[in-house]
Amino acid sequence: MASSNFIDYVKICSRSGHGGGGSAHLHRDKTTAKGGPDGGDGGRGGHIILRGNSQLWTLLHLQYRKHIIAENGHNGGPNHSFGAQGQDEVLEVPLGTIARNVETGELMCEITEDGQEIILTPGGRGGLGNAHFKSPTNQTPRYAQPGEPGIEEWVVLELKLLADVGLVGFPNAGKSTLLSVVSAAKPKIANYAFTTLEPNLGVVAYRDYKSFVMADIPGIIEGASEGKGLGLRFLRHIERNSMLLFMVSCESADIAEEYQVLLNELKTFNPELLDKKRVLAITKSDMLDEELEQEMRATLPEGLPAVFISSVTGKNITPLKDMIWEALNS
Ligand SMILES: Nc1nc2c(ncn2[C@@H]2O[C@H](COP(=O)(O)OP(=O)(O)OP(=O)(O)O)[C@@H](O)[C@H]2O)c(=O)[nH]1
Repeated sequence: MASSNFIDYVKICSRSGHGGGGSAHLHRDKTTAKGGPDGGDGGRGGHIILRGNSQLWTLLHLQYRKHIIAENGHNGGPNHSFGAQGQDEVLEVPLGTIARNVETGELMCEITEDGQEIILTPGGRGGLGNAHFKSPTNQTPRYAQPGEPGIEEWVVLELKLLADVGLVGFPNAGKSTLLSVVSAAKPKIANYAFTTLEPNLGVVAYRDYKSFVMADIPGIIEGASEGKGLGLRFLRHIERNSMLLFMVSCESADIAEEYQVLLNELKTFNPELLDKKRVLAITKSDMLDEELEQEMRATLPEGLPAVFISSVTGKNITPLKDMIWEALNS
């Protein structure tokens, strides 16, 4: 996947269908010269619908579809026949897509689940046929409602940072370096409204053309959950990641302790983050000899898969990807 394949922002003109007009027909047949009203209702205009698709990672497929237009509803007809509904236009979007009205800046909706459908721009209602307007004083109404017009609006679709794997570690743990080593693409991230620094996102190619998205969330510092430093803002981003890769440098005086501090930060911010699968990578292990590594191994926190890696020499990078893949798919 090339970096140009990552599109996280598109502006579209979303136009729903007009409702079909109701019919003002009066019943006529061989035996009835002047029958009652039998005009059917018009059909609803097509909606523009967003549908979540967990297999999509970008908005690329919408980049050249500036105008999204749903079909108009059909008019009602004689003999109470209803006009057909205009066909809805469904746009498949990645999870984490938010839609904003360009003019007002208003947040219209957010797609968070696979298969979730939200009407972005509703189609116009169909008009009622004259059959509805029959009354004791007017047995043969000759009017029917027109269909409601559709809506045309400019909408921005934006992909919030979203990743399979969130990197969690103190500054200098080696997060950016790992990302640059494992990722096939280094997409440019748009400036999100809620951040000033750009989190780094990479698409990691895995065996058999599979891939996952890894996000380097700029360094969490101790006390981040209390609002110190920039940490808090970035913690928000990892709420969505489906697993967390903890990264602690082998230079750390106490790996288990450092891991615990990171864990506490996450917990204070949002305890649900602890429900995510975790893997621990001890970084820069090219600086260790075999003996030292053995010693450290005995001090690692229990209960989570851990691996000594080096982004510089490539040591254990493939086993790390395997562990991540397993955590994502178990
Ligand atoms: N020896 C060695 N050095 C590494 C390795 N990975 C990263 N480094 C060095 O560690 C330093 C920090 O690495 P970064 O990747 O920038 O760390 P980071 O976690 O992204 O840091 P922030 O962006 O500040 O959060 C750099 O000087 C890297 O060259 C490694 O595998 N081995």
